[in-house]
This record gives sequence, C-alpha cells and structure tokens, in this order.
Amino acid sequence: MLTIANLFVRYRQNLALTQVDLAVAPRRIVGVIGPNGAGKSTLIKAVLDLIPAGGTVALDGRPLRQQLHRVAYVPQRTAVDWDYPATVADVVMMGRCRHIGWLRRPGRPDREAVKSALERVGMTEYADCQIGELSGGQQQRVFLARALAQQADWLFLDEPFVGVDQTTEAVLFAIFRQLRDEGKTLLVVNHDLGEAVDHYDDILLLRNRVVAFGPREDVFTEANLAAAYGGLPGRFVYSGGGR
Ligand SMILES: Nc1ncnc2c1ncn2[C@@H]1O[C@H](COP(=O)(O)OP(=O)(O)OP(=O)(O)O)[C@@H](O)[C@H]1O
Repeated sequence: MLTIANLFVRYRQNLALTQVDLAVAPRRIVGVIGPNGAGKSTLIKAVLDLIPAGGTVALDGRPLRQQLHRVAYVPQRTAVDWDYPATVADVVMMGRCRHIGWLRRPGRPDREAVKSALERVGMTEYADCQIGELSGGQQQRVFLARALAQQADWLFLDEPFVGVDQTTEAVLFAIFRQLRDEGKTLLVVNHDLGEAVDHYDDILLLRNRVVAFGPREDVFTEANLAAAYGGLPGRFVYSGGGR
C-alpha cells in the first residue's frame, strides 16, 4: 500500500499541490488525470523524492525514500536528452544500476534482465541502435524496458503515450495489464481524457489537490469532471466501457 499524507509542493509562490492524502492499493493500474498544470508530474516527482515536498510518503508502512529500489520511474520523454550517445541496450542496462552497484560490471542476471525486458516490449532487434535514432513510440518502449529491467514492484510513468501511435499504446496497455496481473502497481500520468481512460482500474483526478480517487466509474461523474476541468469538457462523455 502506498500511503501519502498531507503532501504539498510549493514552487516559489505557486502552490502546485496541496493537501494530498491518498492510500493506493497494490495490483492496480491507476490513471493520474487532470488538466494542464494540475500537478500530475509534480505529484509523481514529489512521491519519488525527486523534488522538495511537505508531508509523508510511505510504502507498506515505511518511508518510501528508504526503499527507492522498489520503485521505477519513466520520466516524460521531453525530460530526456535523446542526443546522449547510448544504445538501446545501454539505456535498459541503466535500470540495473541498483542491482549491479557502483564500479561493478553487469553479470549474467543483469544481461538476462535486459534481454527479457527488451523482448517484452518488442525492441530486441533495436538493442544496438542509438536511442536518438528511434521514433517516439520506440523511445517510450525502451524507457518502459528500462523500468522492467529494474524489477521494481511499483512503476510510475509520466505521459508514456505522448508521441506514440495507437498500436504502441495498445501494446503498452497490454504490458501494463500483464504487470498488474503479476502483482505490480502502475501509476500512469495521462493528461488525455480519450478512450484510454477505460484501461485504468482506478482514476486519480487532480487539480492541484485530489478532486476524486477510486474506481473509474465512481470518479467520472459530472460534478468531479466539472471540478477538475472547470466545466464539463465537451469532448469527453464517459460511457462506462469495459476492457
Ligand atoms: N520547476 C518548476 N518551477 C516552477 N513552477 C513549476 C515547476 N514545475 C511545475 N511548475 C508549476 O507547477 C504546476 C504543476 O505543474 P505540473 O507540471 O506538475 O502539472 P501537470 O499536471 O503535469 O501539467 P501538464 O499536463 O501540462 O504536463 C504548474 O502551475 C507549473 O507551472
């Protein structure tokens, strides 16, 4: 269980997040949804201790910052330097850093974890390519593979569908479901309110605070959407939908 209590983040004068209290159950695919500037990325970064924040974050009763090996993070694609000279296999091997330790060389378990992660995302044949040569969707797959190689229980992904086509989006969601069924938990930032929302088990609706959190059919009410988006967004009428 991920427990967040009274979390807040202030950027200079701007209170980006306030009064976030959440208990996220394991083995779920959670969509973190809200308008631009709602604090979705800020929430993920604050939970992972990547930016200063007030409040507490615990995983199974212990501070998360003491067990960061249990979490994997896929940053926004725009936050990554794609000109950095590294191959696909190098990037995925970076997910093994904590397993390998400083100044040690990767061993057989590390190479096998990288191989299996690349297979899982369908990128084996690109292992020796430079990351800068890949398409947006391929880059997202490689970053998911890096997170998989880490073998963490909790995965945090920031806008993994930006720049990906529908085929890759479907592939990514299929992998998310497999991971959930294996016992992992995924928190996925997704600013889009399109059909993709049907793939999430739970929705966290944010607007600088928690507007609503729970099973998607409970969260997508007119009142909650109006509170999050400042008026019911015309392009989105939630019809239930199943997987
Ligand atoms: N490094 C920063 N310095 C100052 N303000 C910031 C910084 N990062 C984010 N903010 C502000 O904090 C608020 C929340 O930003 P955040 O990026 O978390 O929103 P978001 O919901 O992820 O938005 P988007 O959907 O546009 O990616 C915004 O008002 C943003 O301008």
